[in-house]
Amino acid sequence: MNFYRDSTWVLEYVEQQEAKGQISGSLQTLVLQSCKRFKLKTNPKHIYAVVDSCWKYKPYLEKIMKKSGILEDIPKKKGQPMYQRLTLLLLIHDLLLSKSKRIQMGKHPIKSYVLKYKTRLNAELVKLKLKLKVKDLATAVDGPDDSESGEDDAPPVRWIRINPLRCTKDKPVESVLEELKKKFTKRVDHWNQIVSGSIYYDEFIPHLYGIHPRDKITSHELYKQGRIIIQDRASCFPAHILNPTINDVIIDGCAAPGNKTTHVASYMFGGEEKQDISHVQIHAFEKDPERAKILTKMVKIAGCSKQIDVNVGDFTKLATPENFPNVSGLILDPSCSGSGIFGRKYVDSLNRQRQLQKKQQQQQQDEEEEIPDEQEDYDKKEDLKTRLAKLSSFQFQVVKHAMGFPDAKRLVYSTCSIHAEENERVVIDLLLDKKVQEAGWRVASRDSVIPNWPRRGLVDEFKEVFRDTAKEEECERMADGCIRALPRDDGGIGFFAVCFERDL
Ligand SMILES: C[S@@+](CC[C@H](N)C(=O)[O-])C[C@H]1O[C@@H](n2cnc3c(N)ncnc32)[C@H](O)[C@@H]1O
Repeated sequence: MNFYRDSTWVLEYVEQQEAKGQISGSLQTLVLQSCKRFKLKTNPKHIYAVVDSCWKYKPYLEKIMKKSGILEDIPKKKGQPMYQRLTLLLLIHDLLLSKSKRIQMGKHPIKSYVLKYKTRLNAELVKLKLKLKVKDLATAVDGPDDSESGEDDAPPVRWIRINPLRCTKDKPVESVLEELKKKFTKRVDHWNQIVSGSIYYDEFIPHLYGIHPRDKITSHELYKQGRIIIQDRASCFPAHILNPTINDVIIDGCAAPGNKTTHVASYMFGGEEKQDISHVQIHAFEKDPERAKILTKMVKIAGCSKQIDVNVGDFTKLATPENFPNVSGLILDPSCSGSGIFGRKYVDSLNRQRQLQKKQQQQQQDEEEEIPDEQEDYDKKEDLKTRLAKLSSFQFQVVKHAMGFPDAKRLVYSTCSIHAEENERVVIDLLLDKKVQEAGWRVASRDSVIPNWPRRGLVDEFKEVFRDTAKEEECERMADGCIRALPRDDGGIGFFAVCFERDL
């Protein structure tokens, strides 16, 4: 039972993080984080295996549970249901979808309760498969022939950057590259040619390299010494776009775990002529105390503790323009839906599921049984809409606050979301805001925002709003100023970045 209890906590944590839009890493990272946080004794690898699979099949398992009636009959103790929904989901997952098709525990009342429903659960699974026209649910989730194509949900490349802050005259950046070349002997011309043992030199971000995700790097001395840092390519875009110098004072408003903060520091203090700066020039804010601890650790490993102060609390309250009058640039990477990171397959499977459901519903329009599913589909869409509306309003507030610093000339806003609601539409809402207009902020043009990156913002989003007030070229200029990256297709996570600038 301990295994299911621990896995329930982790699954609950993942669910909460997703609801709060605080998914800022892979599912694996989240699982490991929560295992540590709850001091769980169960092997995290085992928990990850079951949580990963449950998360993938969750929409289907919930449907099966609902239709089987298992949730309506849960015995109660002092008026409260004795078994949690997510524990039941985990047990049902193992019973219906695991290799052994068995619940992995001895005699226990919850096991007996689930087994009482075994026939109905199996019947609902069969009905669902028929409805989705698939042999097994894996096809519905992963798509047909996926196993043959060998594609999985892991990132296609592991990106590592050399950290100049940990390099010295005696051991310069070049010496780190020489070390890397010993392990990764073959240089390839494109990230999609990467195989185990090879290395790709990125064309967009200085000192960034792609290696095969299966090649272990975390046990390498360079990694342990903080000379190389694992960071997705798209996540390196904001610091590169901001391009701060040693004379800047920067705020990172949503900083943990600190990848972008330390990357910003590398632009400011990692130049050839390193100066011994021992005063703070980067102010990092993080409202989650646990994540702030990780941020502090990362800053230390990266070798920039003297130049970065970590402030624990809400950026929009703690960082007032009066307290930071000389801030010249900001990085804003607030919590988002994480739809660019959180398993492309998961997003694809949801879309595929919706399409299949729609098709099915059309075919069976007249059957009364389908009406509740239509309602369910509608509810899910509404849920996503409500969530995105909440997130985008928060993102808007964070960036608008950042735009109030009197000396700020350039700020970069980014998300790891694929949804226009959190990306172009937040940009548009800001441009429509009177105070933002009065302060003189505009979208920076492509020429200062990684011009050679081919995938840009969605121009139709701008045209839809500004059609009457702005010329077509201005809409194109603004969309061109934005950067997008698609999950997997562009060699990493899904991402969005935009730079605002003004003349002072
Ligand atoms: C997407 S993550 C940032 C990732 C980070 N920029 C990096 O590259 O490593 C968003 C972070 O913002 C924090 N956050 C959200 N709202 C905040 C606020 N109002 N003030 C400060 N931090 C906030 C969240 O707790 C979370 O750690």
